Amino acid sequence: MTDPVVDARDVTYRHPDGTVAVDGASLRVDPGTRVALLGANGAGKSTLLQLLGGLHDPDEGSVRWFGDRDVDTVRDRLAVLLQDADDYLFNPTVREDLEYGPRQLRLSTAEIDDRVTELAARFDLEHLLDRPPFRLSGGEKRRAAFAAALSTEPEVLLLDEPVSHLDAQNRRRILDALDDLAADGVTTVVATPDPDLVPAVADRVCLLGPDGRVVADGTPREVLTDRERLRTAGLRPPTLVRLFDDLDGVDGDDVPVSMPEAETTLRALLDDG
Ligand SMILES: Nc1ncnc2c1ncn2[C@@H]1O[C@H](COP(=O)(O)OP(=O)(O)OP(=O)(O)O)[C@@H](O)[C@H]1O
Repeated sequence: MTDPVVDARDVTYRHPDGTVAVDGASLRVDPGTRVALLGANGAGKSTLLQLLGGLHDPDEGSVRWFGDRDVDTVRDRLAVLLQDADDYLFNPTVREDLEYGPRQLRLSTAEIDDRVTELAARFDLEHLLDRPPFRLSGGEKRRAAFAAALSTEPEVLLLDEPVSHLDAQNRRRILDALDDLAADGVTTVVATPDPDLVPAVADRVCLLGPDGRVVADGTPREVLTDRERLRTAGLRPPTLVRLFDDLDGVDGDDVPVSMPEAETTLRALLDDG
């Protein structure tokens, strides 16, 4: 059996004021998989993501990386992108923010230049490279922070709500980047409160209940069609599931959870009609 890239066992975390944000959560992430942490606001997704990224130590339980390693020995193989893009843009220019990670890895100037050029093209940042990050719009900052997170070519990418508040084009750009990363074998963990996003970013979903516990762990289909469990987690099923639940002719177990599945189901319905 291959080693998990992250293995969290019975992890509990209390914030300094005593709030229990994660309560006895276990989650094993295998290499090359795409995992969603789904939960309502306040369920503990960000805190669990930070535990998986080694940014907090658990109060109880353990988190280990790449087999049985300590996070300090693997930090340059992980990248964590939390919600506030400003946390990742702290240099005088966007270019220097993109150069920062590769410089820490002591890459050559030519390699650093190549990475910056490639990332700037991929995230439409060419015209922004010499600007100070504080002069960017919110969406531009998010693109720059995402590019900075990829600049070290991490094996595992942990992302907190990577497409929230983005317009359709920026959202597409980030989702395409996630698809490319998956094709390259990069492991991704995406925290989101949005069940509609899950099929686009994950093959496996870990559902957090309102009290910081993992209440379901399965495929998008298993978790997103479990209407009762989603309800107790404070969420509604995805739009597609609700829409097809209301349509005659589609069995409850066969409702589509993704756009490609919806297309197939609709074609079948139209053919039958
Ligand atoms: N710094 C903090 N101090 C005390 N409690 C905190 C702190 N940060 C978060 N919490 C609490 O921990 C719990 C989990 O918060 P967390 O941010 O992990 O949830 P989340 O699922 O990411 O929420 P959201 O979807 O709103 O971002 C919540 O009850 C929250 O109020």
